[in-house]
Amino acid sequence: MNAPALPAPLILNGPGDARVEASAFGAHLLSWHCRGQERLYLSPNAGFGAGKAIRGGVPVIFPQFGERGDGPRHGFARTLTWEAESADPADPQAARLSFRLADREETRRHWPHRFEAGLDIEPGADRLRIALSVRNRDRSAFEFSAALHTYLAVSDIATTLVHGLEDRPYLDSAQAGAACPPSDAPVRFDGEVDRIYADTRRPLRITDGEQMLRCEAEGFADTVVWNPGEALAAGMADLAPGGHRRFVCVEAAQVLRPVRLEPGEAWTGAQILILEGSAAQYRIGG
Ligand SMILES: O=P(O)(O)OC[C@H]1O[C@H](O)[C@H](O)[C@@H](O)[C@@H]1O
Repeated sequence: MNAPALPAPLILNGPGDARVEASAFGAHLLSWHCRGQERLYLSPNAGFGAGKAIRGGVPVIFPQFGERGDGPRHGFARTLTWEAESADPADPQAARLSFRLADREETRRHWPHRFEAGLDIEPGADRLRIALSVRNRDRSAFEFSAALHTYLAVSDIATTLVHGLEDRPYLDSAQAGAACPPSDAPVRFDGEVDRIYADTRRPLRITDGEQMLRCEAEGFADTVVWNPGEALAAGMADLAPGGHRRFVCVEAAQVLRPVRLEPGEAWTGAQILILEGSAAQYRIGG
């Protein structure tokens, strides 16, 4: 039996040549075109079947990260269809795509709480803001983890560096969560990299040849950096051969200390991606 068809993606033009494309399935940002180029990686082999997370773009991770919980891996939000809210097409400066997800039988089966989540995608002339909000609609407090699992497009993972985490210790998920001291160098990728950095409230910079992207977060305390490397990628059916070379995941995350919301309270976490000039100034130490 074929999987049911997914809703058609929504497309929104922002200022300048900015353009985003998102699916209500998972409130999943599929494409961010800005300043002449696609800035996100979407696997050509991504499965678009119901129940299967899309490989690439920006998966929304909620209410659990990875296997840290009893529910579906990385939470149910990325494999449920959200409700799309209409945007004002007349004002490109206020361009926004919005999605809403409220608890329903499928969510309560995994996570017995009443909530309302929202995802807002705002493309600017040289930037993109993605904001996830969660409100407690229940009569008791609940806790959750969340992340924006952004797949940034890079021309070659071998020359990609993530700057700004040099002095931070991290948990190495590629080594069963081993606690590691600061690496004193930008993160480079010559095999599997899967790290959780705690309390990274500062701008990060991702350099890829001459391109440089600044990555900021609001509300999210942690950063996850992931690339599967060649060996793991070879076993991933939804990545094309060599596909791992074309992206780096830099995830705004709240993993190590879950968010606790009392009844009626709300939380918002955002990732802001900003295109910057030349990468040359960040070569030192790289
Ligand atoms: O394959 P997925 O369920 O989408 O997970 C993809 C990756 O997500 C995060 O970055 C985790 O830290 C990785 O351990 C995981 O492999």
